[in-house]
Amino acid sequence: MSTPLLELEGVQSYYGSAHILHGLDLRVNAGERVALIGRNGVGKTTVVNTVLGLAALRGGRVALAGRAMPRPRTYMAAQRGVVVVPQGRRIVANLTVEENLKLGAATGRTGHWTVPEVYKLFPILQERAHTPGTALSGGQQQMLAVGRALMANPSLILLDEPTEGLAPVIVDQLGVIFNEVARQGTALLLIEQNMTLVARVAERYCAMAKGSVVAQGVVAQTSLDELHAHVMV
Ligand SMILES: Nc1ncnc2c1ncn2[C@@H]1O[C@H](COP(=O)(O)OP(=O)(O)OP(=O)(O)O)[C@@H](O)[C@H]1O
Repeated sequence: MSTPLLELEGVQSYYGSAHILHGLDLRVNAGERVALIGRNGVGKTTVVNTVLGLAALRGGRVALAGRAMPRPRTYMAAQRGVVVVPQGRRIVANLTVEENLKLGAATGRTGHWTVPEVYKLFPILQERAHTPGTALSGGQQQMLAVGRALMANPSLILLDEPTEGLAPVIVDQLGVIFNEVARQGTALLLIEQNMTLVARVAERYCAMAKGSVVAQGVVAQTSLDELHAHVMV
C-alpha cells in the first residue's frame, strides 16, 4: 500500500492543560476524499490545529507523506504538500483577490495550479481580481480560500467547514468544485456538517466523538440518516 499523505496514530493533543484529542487515529491516502464528521466541539478543528502545530501534540504520532513530525509546524505541513482552508476563511483584508491568491504560492511548490488555472475553476475571481478580498461575498471568499490553497499545489487539502453559513446554491457549486479538485488528483479531508455535501464529495467518512474517531465507513454504503446520527446533538 502507498504511503499515506496524512497519518495520525494514537494522537493526544492539548490547548494548554485542556486535553482535547484522546488517542485519535486518522489516515488519508493519496487522491482520497475523506470526510471528518462529528458534533460541535468534538475536536475536528483540533485535528487540523494539531497537524499545523497550533494545538500541542503530547502523545501518539503525526506523519506527513511518511515522515513523522514530532513537533508539527504550519510551514512543515505546507512543505510536505498539506494545506488548510481554515474555518472562517481568513482572507487578508488589505490585499486584492489576486494578491490573496498569490500568497498561497509562497511554498514554491509547482504543479497544475497557477493563477490562470484557478481563474478557470473560479471565473468570478478573475472578474474581481483587483477587488479587496474581503469585499467579496461569503461564497466568493470561500472560493478565494480554496483557490489560495490550490496555489500551493498541495497533495492534500484540509477543508474546515467550508460551507458554513453559505446559501444552498453556493454549497452545491462548491461540491462540484471539490470534486473537480479531487479529479485533478488532490486528496481532500472535508470537515463538514452538511451530510448531503459529504455524500456528494467523500468516499469514506470518519466520525468523531469526545476527541477520537469512533466510527468509520464507506459513504456509498451509508445512508444519510446514519451520517446525520453522528452530527446531531
Ligand atoms: N484555544 C483553545 N483553548 C482551549 N480550548 C479550546 C481551544 N479551542 C478549542 N477548544 C476546545 O476544544 C474542544 C474541541 O474544539 P474544536 O474546535 O476542535 O471542535 P470542533 O469539533 O471543530 O467543533 P466546531 O464544529 O464547533 O468547530 C472544544 O471543547 C473547545 O471548546
